[in-house]
Amino acid sequence: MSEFILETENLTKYFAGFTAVDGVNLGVREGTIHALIGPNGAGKTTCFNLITKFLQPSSGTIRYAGHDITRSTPHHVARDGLVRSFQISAVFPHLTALENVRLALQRPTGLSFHFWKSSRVLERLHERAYELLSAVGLSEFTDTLAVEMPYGRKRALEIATTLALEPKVMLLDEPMAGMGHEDIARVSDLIRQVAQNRTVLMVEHNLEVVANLSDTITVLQRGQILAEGSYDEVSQNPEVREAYMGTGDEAEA
Ligand SMILES: Nc1ncnc2c1ncn2[C@@H]1O[C@H](COP(=O)(O)OP(=O)(O)OP(=O)(O)O)[C@@H](O)[C@H]1O
Repeated sequence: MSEFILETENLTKYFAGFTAVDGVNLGVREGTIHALIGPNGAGKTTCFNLITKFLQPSSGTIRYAGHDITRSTPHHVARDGLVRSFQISAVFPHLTALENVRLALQRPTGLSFHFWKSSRVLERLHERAYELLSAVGLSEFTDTLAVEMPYGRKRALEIATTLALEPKVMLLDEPMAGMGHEDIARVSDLIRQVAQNRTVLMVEHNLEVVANLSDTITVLQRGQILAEGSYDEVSQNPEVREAYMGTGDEAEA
């Protein structure tokens, strides 16, 4: 058994003659928060899309929990616990926070509609939805329509709907995008909390967030891994400083 819950070997993706991801060997350890960073166009999103099966690799392999998932579908890998956080648009704006979470809870079972008519099951579903809302600090927003929630709270709701699928590995695509300081602090706490009993892999541009949250950071550049390690290690790496963070003191940018 590998020491990694998720790993890629020589992962490669060509787009019409252009190599967006080029022989990437990524290893994500169970129970860690792992960040994928790099300049614009480095291949982070493509890597993410390959791992979550939204794109098929041109070559290479992806293994999750000891299984080769290179040819799996997003649905299959999600069912097995490798779950990508929904984009914010996938939260239904005109449903309440509670309804959004309940809907997410109903999704993975594949059980018939009639099953949900059983009052005992509905009660249990309700209970779990409340638990999840409370876990992400949204108890007071239970009956608020998603469209009326502040941006940072919407992202928390998105995380709650992802947690409903009981991920073992949660993939977050720029969780802090578009957020102000207060929301960043709140969502950072939330990520740390949800990572206590699962693995998190995230693409994130905000280096302060990456420094605060990540156990391991992989730096991509032009589709290849440039460096990997703790924040201290990668931020000291001269190649990283030159290629990504700038050479001088602006490394904290
Ligand atoms: N569907 C596609 N067709 C052609 N080229 C693509 C496609 N998707 C991505 N690319 C190219 O692959 C390269 C890597 O893009 P990708 O979006 O993975 O980078 P990124 O590191 O996520 O960048 P950013 O930080 O800007 O989101 C870019 O040059 C991009 O233009």
